Amino acid sequence: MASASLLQFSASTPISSIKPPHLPQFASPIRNPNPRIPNPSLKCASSQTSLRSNPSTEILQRPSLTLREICDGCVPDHVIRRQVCVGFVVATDVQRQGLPVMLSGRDCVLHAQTGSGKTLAYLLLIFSIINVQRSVVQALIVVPTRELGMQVREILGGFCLSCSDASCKAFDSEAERRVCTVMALLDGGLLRRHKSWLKAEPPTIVVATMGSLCQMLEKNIFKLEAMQILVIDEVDFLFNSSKQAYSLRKLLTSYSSINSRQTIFASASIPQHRRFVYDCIQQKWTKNDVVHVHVNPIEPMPSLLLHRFVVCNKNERMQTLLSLLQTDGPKTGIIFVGEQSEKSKKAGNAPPTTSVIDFLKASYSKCSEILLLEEEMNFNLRAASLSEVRQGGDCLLVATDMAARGVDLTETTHIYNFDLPRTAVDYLHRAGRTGRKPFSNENCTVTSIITAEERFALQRFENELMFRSQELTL
Ligand SMILES: Nc1ncnc2c1ncn2[C@@H]1O[C@H](COP(=O)(O)OP(=O)(O)OP(=O)(O)O)[C@@H](O)[C@H]1O
Repeated sequence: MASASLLQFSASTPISSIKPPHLPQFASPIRNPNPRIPNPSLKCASSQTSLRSNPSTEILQRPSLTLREICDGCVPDHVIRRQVCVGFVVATDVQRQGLPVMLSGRDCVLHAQTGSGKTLAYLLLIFSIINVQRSVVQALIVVPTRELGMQVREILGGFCLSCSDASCKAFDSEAERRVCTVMALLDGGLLRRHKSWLKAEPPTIVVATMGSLCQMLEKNIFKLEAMQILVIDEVDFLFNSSKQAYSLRKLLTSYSSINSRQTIFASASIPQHRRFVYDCIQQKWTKNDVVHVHVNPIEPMPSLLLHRFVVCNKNERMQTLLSLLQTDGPKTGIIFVGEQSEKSKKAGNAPPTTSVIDFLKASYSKCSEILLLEEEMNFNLRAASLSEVRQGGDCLLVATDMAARGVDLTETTHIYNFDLPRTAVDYLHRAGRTGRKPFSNENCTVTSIITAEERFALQRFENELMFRSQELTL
């Protein structure tokens, strides 16, 4: 246990004070985990502030450290230029703390607030490793839902797009534009097509959900041998789901036999994280020198969120929601509704989400689009709802907890808990669907509609997640 707890460092720990082996090995040569195969996509650009040319750890404490300063010499230059083009210049805290560790080749548990930029951190790492000229799967990202998988694939697509700005020089040549090929191996997709693709010309990166991935692994169509990096996103969620945990353990065990491997686990919530890191080492899912990058350990909730609650009777909740919406007038908001119980399903009742949508459509006229996102919908309808929200404009999304993990709708300013979530972790992830602009000061609100009896449960969440909520009287 001792070794695991020692591996943790946090934002409150000055990085310069961390003693080896916690200190990332900045002086190592350009990251190419398989030295036998040269990685031609790595261009070692020189920069005065490059970490390789200046391994001083002082630089890491500068809050305005840029992605270029961290990644220079490790990540292909055109990938960084593309990030600069879309406006990602300064690194977020998790990128500042996590990237040097990951780029040094260490396994990592990336543990940071919702909306803090964990995805970009692990994607930049992937680009530092893959060799686009080899047609084998080199990186695998496992996600819990199809929606999150589509989102990650879209971000990866953005790495390969050119900017509409004519003066943008993100890509020097068409060859650079072909950064990589990405396959989304997601539940609800056409597995037969993926099978032929994997056999004929394997992609460089695969983004997968557990179900589809297992089918490919069992049929021996997807092979782990050439893989260099495995990312498990929303790791606590996957381990919590009895359906997915067994397959995930199997995958991690198979992958552990590969020599030149790197493993990254990411989430905003890793309950009992020391135990988790310890287990990772014991099970050989990570190497012994895995680093737990824990950003904001004393403040798991993004600080710019304003938490409020309204107390009412159960049968007044619809009306209370309506009053809240009329007062707030949110441009984009998400209303989280509890899942329908088996008993209610058997009794033939309409799902609570449908009741809320029907009520709002009949009584709330300020919003042009009221959309639904829940597990029971077919995949196309789910994708359509998300893409409508992404297009912008006034929009309310009525959703179950399936929308609470990883989904990045940057314009969302208001979250309403029509039903209180079951656990503090669920509260954290629901709340985290707002406040998703890392350098913005925009205030976002999370409002829970509760009965007097539920006040105790909300207080428990407040204590666990270290936030306070204000009571609203309407
Ligand atoms: N360096 C950066 N500068 C500006 N914006 C950034 C930067 N890095 C990431 N972002 C943006 O921040 C938002 C949140 O990032 P991301 O989805 O990676 O968060 P996350 O930590 O994975 O959150 P969650 O735990 O909820 O999944 C995204 O819209 C992303 O584009």
